[in-house]
Amino acid sequence: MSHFSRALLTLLGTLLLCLLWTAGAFTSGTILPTSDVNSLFFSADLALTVLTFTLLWLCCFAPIRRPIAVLLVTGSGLLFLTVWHRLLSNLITDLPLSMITTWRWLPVAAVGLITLGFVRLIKAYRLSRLLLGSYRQVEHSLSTRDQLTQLFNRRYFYSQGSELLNSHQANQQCSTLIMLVLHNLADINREHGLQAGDAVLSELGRVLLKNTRRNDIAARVSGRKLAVFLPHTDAQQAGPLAERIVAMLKKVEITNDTGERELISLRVGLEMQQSQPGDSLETLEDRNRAALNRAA
Ligand SMILES: Nc1nc2c(ncn2[C@@H]2O[C@H](COP(=O)(O)OP(=O)(O)OP(=O)(O)O)[C@@H](O)[C@H]2O)c(=O)[nH]1
Repeated sequence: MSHFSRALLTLLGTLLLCLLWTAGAFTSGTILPTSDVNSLFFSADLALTVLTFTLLWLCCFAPIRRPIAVLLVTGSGLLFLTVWHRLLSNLITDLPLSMITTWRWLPVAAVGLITLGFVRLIKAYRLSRLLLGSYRQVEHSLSTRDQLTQLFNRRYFYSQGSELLNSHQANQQCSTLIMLVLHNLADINREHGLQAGDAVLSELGRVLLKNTRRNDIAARVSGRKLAVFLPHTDAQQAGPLAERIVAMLKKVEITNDTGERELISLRVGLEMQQSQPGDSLETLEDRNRAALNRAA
């Protein structure tokens, strides 16, 4: 049964119960003359009845999980029936089941169920917000980061890096692009296994992420090439970072395919280029690649 049909059936069932109850009340009770009806109380109870019915209607049709919906619908249904009974007691005396109006536990239980339902609803809402937040984070990471090194991917590097470079060029500020190539990655794969090659790449990523600033863009631009775009930084300022990276990347300890710890020597080439007026990120990268090829 669909959610809509279930909600409609619940509402119709409740209304039928009210109708039977009212018919029973009018046949077995004593109808008060109009002059004895307190119109103020009657109007207040009528407003309450409409309010509780609206609450019941909302709870029935709200797209919420079944256990929470059961709590809210039961609570608001009981509340509605209690208020309906109160409304009838304005018109009829000697109502059947008149103890309902005196049984305080019924509205208390109804309000309790509704409160419990709302508390669970708020918790479920918070949880879903949390899940949605982490889902978005994962989605963002998958679309912008290289999953092996956790560095930004080539697409992000070009879109963000170009934007930053252009805005700094417009303000006559220079930026620097550092490029690294892991010359012996193929040898590492051959001698120690692909898992070792992956571990080395991920260690490289860790070192770059640890040593760069929030606004820098450290990325994996191809299989064995990494880049760090340093906005608003000249080559002289970038020098210490480049030296630090080279020093840290002479040897790395990794776990090989057989699960043993192993110290691996790296052959890392590093070049950097400071942007000149009119440079694009591609021209900066080309100059770096050429320098890396010459040095290899
Ligand atoms: N373990 C491992 N090795 C990789 C990975 N990506 C590339 N390699 C190895 O690195 C070597 C060079 O890979 P390429 O994809 O050609 O790297 P590149 O940066 O494009 O290098 P160039 O072709 O010189 O520009 C190959 O032997 C690959 O097997 C990787 O994700 N993991």
